[in-house]
Formats: sequence, C-alpha cells, structure tokens
Amino acid sequence: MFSNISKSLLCCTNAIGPNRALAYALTKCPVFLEPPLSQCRNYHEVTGDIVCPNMVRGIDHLRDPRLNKGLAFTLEERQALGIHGLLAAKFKTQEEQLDICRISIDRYEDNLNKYLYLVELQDRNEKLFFRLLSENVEKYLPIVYTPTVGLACQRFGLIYRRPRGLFITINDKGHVFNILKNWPEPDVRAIVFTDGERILGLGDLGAYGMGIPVGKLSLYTALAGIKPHQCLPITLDVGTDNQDLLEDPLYIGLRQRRVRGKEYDEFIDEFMEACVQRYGQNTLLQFEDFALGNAGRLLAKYRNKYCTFNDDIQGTASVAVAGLMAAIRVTKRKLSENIYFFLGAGSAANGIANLTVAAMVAEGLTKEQAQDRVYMFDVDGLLSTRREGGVPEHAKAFGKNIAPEKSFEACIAKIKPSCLIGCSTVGGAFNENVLRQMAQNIERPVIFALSNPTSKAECTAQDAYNFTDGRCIFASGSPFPPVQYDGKEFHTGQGNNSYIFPGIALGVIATATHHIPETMFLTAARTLANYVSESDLALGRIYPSLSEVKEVSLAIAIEVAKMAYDEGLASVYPEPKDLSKHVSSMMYSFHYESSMPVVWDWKPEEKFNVRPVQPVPKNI
Ligand SMILES: O=C([O-])CC(=O)C(=O)O
Ligand SMILES: [Mg+2]
Repeated sequence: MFSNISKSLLCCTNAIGPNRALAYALTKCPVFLEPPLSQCRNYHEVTGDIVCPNMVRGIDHLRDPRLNKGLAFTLEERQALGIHGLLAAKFKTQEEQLDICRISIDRYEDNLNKYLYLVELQDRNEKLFFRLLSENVEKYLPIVYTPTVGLACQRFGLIYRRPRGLFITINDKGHVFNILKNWPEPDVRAIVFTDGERILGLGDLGAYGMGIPVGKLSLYTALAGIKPHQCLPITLDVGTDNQDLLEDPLYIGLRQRRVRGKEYDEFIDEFMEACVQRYGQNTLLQFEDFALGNAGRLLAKYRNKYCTFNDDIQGTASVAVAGLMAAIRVTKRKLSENIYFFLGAGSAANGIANLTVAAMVAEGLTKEQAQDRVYMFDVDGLLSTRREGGVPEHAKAFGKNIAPEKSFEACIAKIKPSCLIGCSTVGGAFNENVLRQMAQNIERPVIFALSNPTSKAECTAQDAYNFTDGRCIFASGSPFPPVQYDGKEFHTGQGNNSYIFPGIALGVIATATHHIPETMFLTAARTLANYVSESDLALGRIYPSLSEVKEVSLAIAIEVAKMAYDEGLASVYPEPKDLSKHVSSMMYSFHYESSMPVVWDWKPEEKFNVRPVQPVPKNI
C-alpha cells in the first residue's frame, strides 16, 4: 500500500490528531498529496478523520499528562489538534500557570492535601508539575518527599487514586518479565524499587510503601533532569508483617505475612534478571527502604553483577560524609581526628561508618585505625565483642573489645565522641542529657539526627542548639524550621540522600555505566562538600541551600561520568569530548514544546533514494 516513508508521514499526521491537523499538514506539505488519502483504509470519507487504532487524537493532548499544556496551547495548536473549543478562550503562559499552582497549593493548610494536589498535577500536566517542583525545591520538596511522603504512605489506602508504577507480587513469581512488559514505556533507564519493609523510619508499610519509589523518581526528574519516561517505580509486594495493615480494610497489598527465605531470594533474583532482560544490562536498579536483614545482604550479592546501589546505605552514607567534610572546616579537626558514635547499627549506620572509614584512610590512616575511631550502639547496647550475643555480623567491623554498656548516656560520657550520628529511628533519643554531655566533652560537637521522617529524628534542630549552648554543628534527615538562638537565626542543613542519588543516577545513565563502585559515593560526597560556602557555614548549614541542589546534582553527575570513563565503567562510546555538555544534553526540558506538526519542506523520496509512492490499487 503506502511506502514506508508515506506511512511514517501518516503516523506523523496521526500523532498530531485528525482532520484539522491533517488539513493543516496537507496545505503545507506536498508529499502528503500522494497517494490520495481517500484510499487509506483508516480514512473516514465523511468526517475526513483518520480512524487509526494507534492514533493519538487531539483530545489525547488534553488527557495525557505528557502532552497536556492546558490553557497554554496556542490558537494554532488548538486548531491543528482539533481541540479548539475544548478549552476556555484564555491563552496562558507556563509562568501564569505556575502562579495558579502556587496559589492553589497555598490554599491547603494540611500537607497531605498539598501532596494530593501535586499528585493530581503530575497526573494532569507533567511538565508543569516538574517545573513547579524544580523551581521551588525548598517549598515543595518536603511535600512530595520527606516528611509528607511518609504520611502519604501511611494513608496510601485512602489516597490511592490513579496507579503510578508497577506492583509485582510474590504470586507473579515465574512471570515477572511478563509483568514488566505491561509497563508502557520501552526506554526505561532507571528503576527505583522497594519491598516496603522499612519505609523511612516508619517500619513495614508493605504495598503502601509505593509512595517512596514514586517520590524518589520525582526527584530524579526535578533535581537531575532525568526524563520521566525513563523512570519506573516498582513495589515488590511479598506481603507485610504489619498486623495493623493486615487488618486495615483499606489495605491495597497482598493480605498475607511476608514471604522470606529461599522463595523471597528467588523472587528478587528473578526480578533483577527480568529488569535487565526487558530494559538492558545497564538499567540502573536502586534499592530503596529494604529492611536491615535484606538491604546489606542484597547489595553485597548484586553490586558486582548489576548496575545497582542501595540508597539508604550508600546514598545516605555519601550525604553524611559530605556533611562531615564540610563540618571539619568549622571544627578544624581532620576527619581522622574525630571519634564517631552512632546510635543505631543498621544499614544506614554501617553505610556511613564504612564510607567515613574510607575517607579517613584517604587522609592516611590504616583501615583498622580508622575503624577504631567508630563506635556503635544498638538496642542491645554498645557494640562490644564481650556483650551477650556478641556483635551482629553486618556490623562486625565496629565491635570493640571493651566492657559492655547498656546506657547510651554512660557511653557518651566514657567514649567522649566528637560526632554523634543518629540512625536509630528513635525520635527524641538525643535528649537534653545526651546533648549537654556532648557539649561538655567538646567545643564544637557534631550532631546528626538523620532518621526520617521528622517524628523519628533523634532531636530537633532547636533542641540541639539549646542544649549545646549554640555550639553544635547540626544536620537532620528531614527539614526543620530555622533555629532561634541567642538573638540569631540559624538555618540548619538537611543531610538527606536527595543531594546525592539524583546526581549519581544522571551520571550513571548518561554514560551507561555498568557498575557503581563505592568510590563513586566518596566522589559525590566531595563534590557536594565543595559546594558548601562560607556563608552556608555562617548560617549553621553544612550543606548548600536546597535551592542549589539542581546545580549540585549536575556537578555530581559530571564527576560520576568522568570517573566512569577513568575506571572503564562507561558503555557510551566514543567517549564524549565534552562530558559536561554530554551530560547536560541528556536532561529533560521543563518548558513546553510546540505541539505543531513538523512540516517537511523536502521530498524524502529524493533524499533517501526510495521508490516513489505507488498508486494504491482500488478495492484493497
Ligand atoms: O527518603 C528519605 O528521606 C531518605 C531515605 O532514603 C530514608 O529515610 O529512607
Ligand atoms: Mg530510603
């Protein structure tokens, strides 16, 4: 029937909608005149529409969030797409639309309602959503991300409207690849997935945890410009051991206890394999919010086989080490001169501790000397090799051959740490006594309350200042309002992995890196720390302001890309001459593009030397 060129031209026409679009194209593009459209099978003689089943119709430009521009469609676009009259007469700029969004969100007092507004905006007009988020990071990050996303996960059964992302359950074992094939996007580059067992510091939320991969991937786009269609959020639903959820009539996941052991491991194996089978071996696979029993174990199992990392272990470690690197500019103590004391000995604590050790080794200590400077305290007390039950396997490197101690405060008095790092999910654990003790031990104590969301933070920013006579250097995983102390205002920083993972992901995707070594996280930490200015430090902040996080993400991506080539990890060849230009060229545009058909002013037949279009036989 039609030559391929003509078919593609027809598709092109279809893509902008029927009828008027076609008329528009026909008047401008002579190639369309051959063969007569009336002989196309999908051409409707009366209406002049092309009724192709795969066709994107004009109305789809209003319904599909990727295409929708709302009142920003121009008159020309409205006419060409056949949507003139379906929109109010007003033509708006994207800037005017952003103003309306801001006014609309401000009308809600409750953060969960703000979250719902933003979810709905993402479902309606994707570019508007991402531009709003990327230009107002400080204001809206706490809504689409920590802490509000935690609340959204807890209420997920109530707020669940349109599906976003894939739910793959243990019952799909043996068919995971087929489920992945149902995802409509063919060009996925990054998958963030959780099994919902340790959602922030909130524990096992099962399938309600879906809010987390969705939120993380929103930051991939808003902060690092990774294209939304290249991102896939997934929840692996293997059940939940949260009794409240098992009894919750609104629960949307599998109503059964968690599957563990061999069956779970086989399921994760199958999932990892299916992802690369479907999307290619360089697909970035980000583990998110897995519980202690699986997080470190699975990272060790897969880190050299896949392009993968665990954000809670490695992303959190990187941001914390960046904070420590910036803090030493204030304390004037080298990293290797500090004593680190962790409350919590789980995956985040061990990730931070290991990367801190690597940073101390870079300063000249041996690994053993560096490990000696790190202490940990878990539910059973100080990690002492002499305690009953010994030191858990995953934290063996940090067990000390000293007398067991069950009192946290007594440990602080005895060990006299200079850096106190909270990864415990025990809200308020750094109480007045603990903080006063820290201030007594050292002139400028470093206090990190990293557990999320806010309710789980080990102390508030204000308490940290109040109880250390304003001498602490503070960071938290979730945001805190400015601190008032001694007539001054301080803006403490957010030591959250959102400074790290978007940049790492962009660098990895841009170079199609096949593995992510630990050293990449140290590089990311150094890059982030270099962004901290003297004025940040004067404000009490050991991280750059959130309004700079996009710049930071790009800088991290470029450093990661350099490293990928230096270490032979990249798969994009030939190596781009200008890496920073290459990385930037991969990024998403938050601005609307024209929806007008591309009109060709040359004859493809001539250019490609293809056979001229044959007349279509009658009655086919
Ligand atoms: O999501 C966040 O805010 C940081 C994080 O990875 C976690 O707490 O699990
Ligand atoms: Mg996490």
